[in-house]
Amino acid sequence: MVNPVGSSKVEQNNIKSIIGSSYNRLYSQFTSDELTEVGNYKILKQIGEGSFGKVYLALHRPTHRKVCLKTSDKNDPNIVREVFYHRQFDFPYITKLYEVIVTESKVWMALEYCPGKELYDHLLSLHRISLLECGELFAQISGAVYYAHSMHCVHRDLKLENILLDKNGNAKLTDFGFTRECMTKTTLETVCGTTVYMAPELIGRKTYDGFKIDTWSLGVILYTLITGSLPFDDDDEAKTKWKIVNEEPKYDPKLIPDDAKDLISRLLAKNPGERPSLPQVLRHPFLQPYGSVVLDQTEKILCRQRSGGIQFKSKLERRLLKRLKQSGIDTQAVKQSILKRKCDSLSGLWLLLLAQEKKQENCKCPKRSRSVLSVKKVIENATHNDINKTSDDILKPALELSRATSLSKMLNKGSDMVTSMTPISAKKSKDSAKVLHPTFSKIPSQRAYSHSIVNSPRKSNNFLQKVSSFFKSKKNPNNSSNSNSSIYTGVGEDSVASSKGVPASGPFLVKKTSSFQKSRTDVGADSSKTNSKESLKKKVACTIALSSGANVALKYSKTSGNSMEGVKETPELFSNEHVRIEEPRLKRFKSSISSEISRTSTGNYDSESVENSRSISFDGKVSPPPIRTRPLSEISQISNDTYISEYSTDGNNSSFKISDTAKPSYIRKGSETTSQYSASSEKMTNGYGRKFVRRDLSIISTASSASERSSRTDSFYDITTATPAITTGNGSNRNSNFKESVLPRFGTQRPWTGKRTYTTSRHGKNARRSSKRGIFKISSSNTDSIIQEVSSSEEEDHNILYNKRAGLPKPVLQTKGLTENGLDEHDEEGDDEAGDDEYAVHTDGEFSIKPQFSDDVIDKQRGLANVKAVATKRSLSEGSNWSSSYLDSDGNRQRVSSMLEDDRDSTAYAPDKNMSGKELKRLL
Ligand SMILES: Nc1ncnc2c1ncn2[C@@H]1O[C@H](COP(=O)(O)OP(=O)(O)OP(=O)(O)O)[C@@H](O)[C@H]1O
Repeated sequence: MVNPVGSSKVEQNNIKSIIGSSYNRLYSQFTSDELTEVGNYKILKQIGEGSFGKVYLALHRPTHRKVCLKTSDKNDPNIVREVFYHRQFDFPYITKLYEVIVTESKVWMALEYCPGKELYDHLLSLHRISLLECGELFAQISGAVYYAHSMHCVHRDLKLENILLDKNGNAKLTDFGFTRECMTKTTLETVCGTTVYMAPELIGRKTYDGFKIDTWSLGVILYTLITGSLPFDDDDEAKTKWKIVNEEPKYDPKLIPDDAKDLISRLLAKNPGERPSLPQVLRHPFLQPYGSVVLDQTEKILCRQRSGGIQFKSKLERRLLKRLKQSGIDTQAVKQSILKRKCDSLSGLWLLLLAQEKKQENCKCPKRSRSVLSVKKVIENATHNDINKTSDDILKPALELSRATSLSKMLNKGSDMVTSMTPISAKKSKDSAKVLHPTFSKIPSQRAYSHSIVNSPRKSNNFLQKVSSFFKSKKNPNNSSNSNSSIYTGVGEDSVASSKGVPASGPFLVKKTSSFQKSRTDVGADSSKTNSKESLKKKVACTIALSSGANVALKYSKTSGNSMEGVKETPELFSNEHVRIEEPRLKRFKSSISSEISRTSTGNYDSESVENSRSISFDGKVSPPPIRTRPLSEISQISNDTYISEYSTDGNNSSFKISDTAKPSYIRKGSETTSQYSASSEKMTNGYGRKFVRRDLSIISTASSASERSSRTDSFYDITTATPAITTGNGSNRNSNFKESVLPRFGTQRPWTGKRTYTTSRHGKNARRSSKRGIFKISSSNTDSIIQEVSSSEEEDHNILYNKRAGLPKPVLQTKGLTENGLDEHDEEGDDEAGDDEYAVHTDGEFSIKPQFSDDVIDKQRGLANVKAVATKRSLSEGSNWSSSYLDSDGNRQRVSSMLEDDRDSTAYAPDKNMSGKELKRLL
């Protein structure tokens, strides 16, 4: 029987079953707990896990580029700090931050994907790394640290685990969770980092120079890279600390050549003042030739970035802009997004497109590259197929060629764009290592290259068209047929993509890792090599010996300039061949942060002091004081400066007083977040592994640094907010046409506003209680705005609190919150965007429109009849206290303290809805 449209029943059934299965797929996608998409990113698989969230390999759909999606709970006290600083860095040896997506409970960072994983794992797999590779990697790491320092930022958690390797084996510094700026204050107090990498002054709980503690950690890294074990380490953490303060590391001459020893001992000078500057480090003979090259490149990059306007000037960028424009993308918005470091979807799109373009340009290129590749091929074949054929006769000319090529490339690199000095160039110089040292580090590059070709069928030249159509389809949800088909196709494609993508990336990673490790294996590191390999090694070692004999080991002098005269090599270099290989004493260490060791007001000690006090005091004489365990979790129990200030962004130990109330980070909804909510995890090292101490998270977001202040001019608030497509599909986004996962959100002007729901968790109760007590905070501080999202309880309590006055201030967590609270600076400022910025720039401290006092203080404030608005602020300097002012009904500014002294009858105060931004500024 044939139906009216001419289909047979069989065909109809087929169609039905196709629709049915598509429908079911979509349904299961909606209802699945497993996340498959975030913003423009399709999650492929989990590749790691941090303390506060998982790390995924993901695909940026518009460009089909792989990224790393690092997720973090919003109650991770370091996430704001991490994003805040990380987004400022644009450097080849620092992982690039493409985009930040804020969902209900999480922050997602789309980062440059580094398939080489951590340097820690790399070292662990090799036991030890060849000296040349050490030199190269260490030069890159030092370059990254020098760059960050030049941006007035200190990392404070430099360690092997925080250095990743990209597909070319280049080092990429990452994890800026403990970073802070040092422009305003170079002497810091907050103790943070990972014990074995901590400088003695940190261990001794002295105030410290942030730059110098990074330099120390670099010394630990270099020592560990060369020897495979840590310079100061003991099973007992207290002993480790004692060693750091009192002992010199052991320098085994078989492992550590003189120039390396010289550098390490300078880096590990107990007196911070004696540690070298980073340019001195990079010029050190041990790091040549890489050090000087990296130094030059870094300085050029810094110079150009400081002079401003480096973006969108290069040919490639201009071409890309043109093509984007032709594809109908608002290029002005793209530019703004990049220039303001918004880290939104447009930033992500631009940066990834740029990376794509660069890659294609590199691929197009140059005979020179091809010759390098063919050289690699020769080596690879020779190495893998017939080791005996790979004599130095074959190796040497080939490697010399590639080395010359890469070095000249490195040296001739223009610094027009950061990207012009892609790590690849530096990596090519690694070829030189093969001349001098029998590692085969080019092989993985070759593999990676081939892989990218093989696995990139989609990387056609018309990818911009795809991008364009991708966004068009996103932008046109009303086109029902398209929309439907795109949904169905999307689901279908998803499955195809995952069946292609996941396995494609899976084996790639696995294979890559193993080849990577194999290729990087130190000659001396594996005693079970075949005879043929041994003979190869001997031959290459002979070559090295000959060549090293011709080279005079360069002696380091403090005044030495660029030491490019020759490639450092010492006889010890290949003595690795003969040394007994021990298992490295390497353990994975977790970072910690804590404040002063001083006894707290409640007589407790912070967790580190607990650790300290176990056995040995630093002078070895004084026995530790008795320990009382710090009270955990409950907000009400947090009543000492030390404890709270541990999460101060910058060591503002005294920033928060006992009377400071909990911050809105407590006011959060959802079981997912509340589980870690009132008791955050402090990362600590116990010497063996991870030890988490549940800690209070009260001070997540005290934006108090100058760079934060200056960056308030950036639209941090414009960071993409999205929920996964699934959530979106469930209709959770009601407020905007373009919300959530439909990205990019062109011209997003009004970012995220917290959602409110109700929670019955105990944290929710805390939150409610806090709200009732008036701790609701609306801050113009960008950092607050990102994480201090939501409170179900807020709404309830604010209703109670604010209904007494006209208008309920919404918890809008951004500068525009002022507008939403009737503090409409734009009315007066005119320009919407300028208003934001100016407001932020002129903000001299943190402030909120509600003071943050302890419950009893707040109770006292209730019933104050003549309060028009209240503001709380503190200065940006460390150790400053909160102070509050209010405008009385006559518009006079009064100090809240006097108000409290008067102990007048108070009513709950709320910001006057009619109060303008200017008035608030005056108040502050
Ligand atoms: N850009 C990246 N590319 C590839 N893998 C990554 C990347 N970033 C992180 N990872 C992987 O995820 C793991 C956890 O990431 P990361 O250490 O940054 O998280 P974290 O929360 O900062 O952890 P920690 O508690 O150690 O500080 C890393 O060990 C690494 O293997």
